[in-house]
This record gives sequence, C-alpha cells and structure tokens, in this order.
Amino acid sequence: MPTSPLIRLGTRRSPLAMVQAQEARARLCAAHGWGESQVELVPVVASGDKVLDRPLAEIGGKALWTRELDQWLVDGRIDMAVHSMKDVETLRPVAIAIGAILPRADKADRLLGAASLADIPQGAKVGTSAPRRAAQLLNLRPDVEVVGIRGNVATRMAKLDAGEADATFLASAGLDRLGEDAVGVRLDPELWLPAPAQAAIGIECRSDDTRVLDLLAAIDHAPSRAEVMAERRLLEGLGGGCSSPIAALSETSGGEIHLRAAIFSADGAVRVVDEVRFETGDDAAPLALASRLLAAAPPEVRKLFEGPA
Ligand SMILES: NCc1[nH]cc(CCC(=O)O)c1CC(=O)O
Repeated sequence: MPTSPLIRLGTRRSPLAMVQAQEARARLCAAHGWGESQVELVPVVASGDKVLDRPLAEIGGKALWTRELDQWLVDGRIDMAVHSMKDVETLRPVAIAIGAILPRADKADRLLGAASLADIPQGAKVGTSAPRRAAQLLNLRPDVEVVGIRGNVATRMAKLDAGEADATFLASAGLDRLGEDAVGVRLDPELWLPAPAQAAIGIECRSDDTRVLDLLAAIDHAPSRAEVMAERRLLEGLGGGCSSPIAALSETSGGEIHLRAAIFSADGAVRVVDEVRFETGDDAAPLALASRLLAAAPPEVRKLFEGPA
C-alpha cells in the first residue's frame, strides 16, 4: 500500500460540507478498493462562509462558494473539489469539469417552526435569504413577513430557537446528512418546488486530468447527473443565478426526464409554472422550457432574468 495519499479532495469547512466530503471519500474508496488514507480531505475556507450578515445575492452570488476551491483545483493544490450542486454557478470555467454526481438525496425542503405552511401564524416572521423560498412562500402566504437569515444549518436552527424568526426552511438533504432527520416537516416537492440541483453532491476536477476523470466516472450516478444537468440547463436558459426566484423539480424514469419549473416575481404575487418531458441527453428541451416560462411571464418578472447567455 502506498503511504502518501493518492488524491487530495478539497471541501468547504462547514459541518455539512465535511459530511458530504466524507461521503465522496467513502464512495471513491469503495469503488476503487482503497483504504481511507488514500483520499486526504483538504478543508478550504470559502468567501461565502466569511460574510454572513448579508444575503448571498447581494455580496456576489454563488461564486462565493466556488472561487477558492476553483483556484486550489486549477493550481494543483487539490485534485478534486466537492460541492453542493445547488451552490455551483451555471457557467463553470473551461478548466474545470464536473467529474461525478453522487446519488441524489431527498430533494424536498423542510419547514421548521410550524406544522405546515397553512399553520404559520398570520403575520409571522419567516426567515429565509433565498429568493426562491421567499417568493414561493409569499405566493401562498402573502400575509407573512420574510426576514433574512443566513449561516450554516446549525446556525440557522439556533437563530430560530433564539426567536429571530418564527419559522424557516432548510433542505431535507442537508438535515438528513447531518443526522437531523427528525427536524421540521417535509414539504411535498410536487407542491413546494425545491431549488435547481438541490440535494445533489458534485465532485469537480481539472478538465485535462484524465486519471482523476476516470476515477470519478466510476462513482458517477447517471440518473442524478441527468436530472442535475437538466435543471442547470434550465437555469442557463433563464439566465438566473441565486438572486432569481427559480424553482425546479425533475424526475428520471427509464430514459425519460420530467422537468417542472416555476419562476416568481420577487414579492411572490406572480407565479409562472410549466413542465416538459424529454429523453435524457436532450439539451434543447430545458432551454425551450426556460423560453416558454419567460414568454409567459409579465415584464416585471422577465426583467429579473438576464435571458440566455
Ligand atoms: N444554500 C446553502 C445550501 N446548499 C446546499 C444545502 C443543502 C444540501 C443540498 O441541497 O444539497 C444548503 C442548505 C439549505 O438550503 O438548507
């Protein structure tokens, strides 16, 4: 057995990021018959973890989750980087490739602090900094007050306990991975659409690193990749980032994908929803869905999106 690690796997330092990195390491080791020491976890601080007092959309968007890990990857300080695909920008540097998407976890959001959306008290403060969650909530419950809340999962749960908000949302996937499976109530993803690429872990590498690309191909989960790529393609077509209220849900069955998506006005008053079924690999279908959503949206919603790049 070689003593030096074969692979340096970069990750953010939050507890959820570390759990996801451990899952990535376990899958790599299982697929290749390695001992755990063959993959060294390399925690890297992301800008997004440093600025916690303002919404992500205001301070630079999803790049704040990827900038440092991208740099470490391109410099060769790490060989792979693990990400929540929900946090990864649609347009990636050409030098970086998504080598594997792991089997996706539960795509649903969970509501904390109330037994259901209808049970949130009139006028209650609901904490979320995600434009999608804010708009989707106000669409259903225009009476509540949305307040900003940021930080990692534990921080947000603590802020809820401290009374900063009466209720909040968290991704089921993150809670489950942290062992918090009894927290909150699951919102049916058919009725409360999740974020594009929610619950998916992706592992990136250098585009020209064929050795690592081959290692990652062995743990890639094809149906999860097909869904995540379709949802990312929709985002690309909408020209949306983390500042745009976009929700999407896709399901694969056989070789077919069913993709549903909604866009909202920031205040939730407008909701445009549409869906499409297509064969895996049909890159045009999610773009066509994006065009239809934009065409059906009133001008004040359309202007929240920059349009296809
Ligand atoms: N935006 C932060 C973020 N990025 C990924 C997850 C959860 C895990 C996932 O969706 O894969 C979360 C926390 C949340 O939204 O509750």
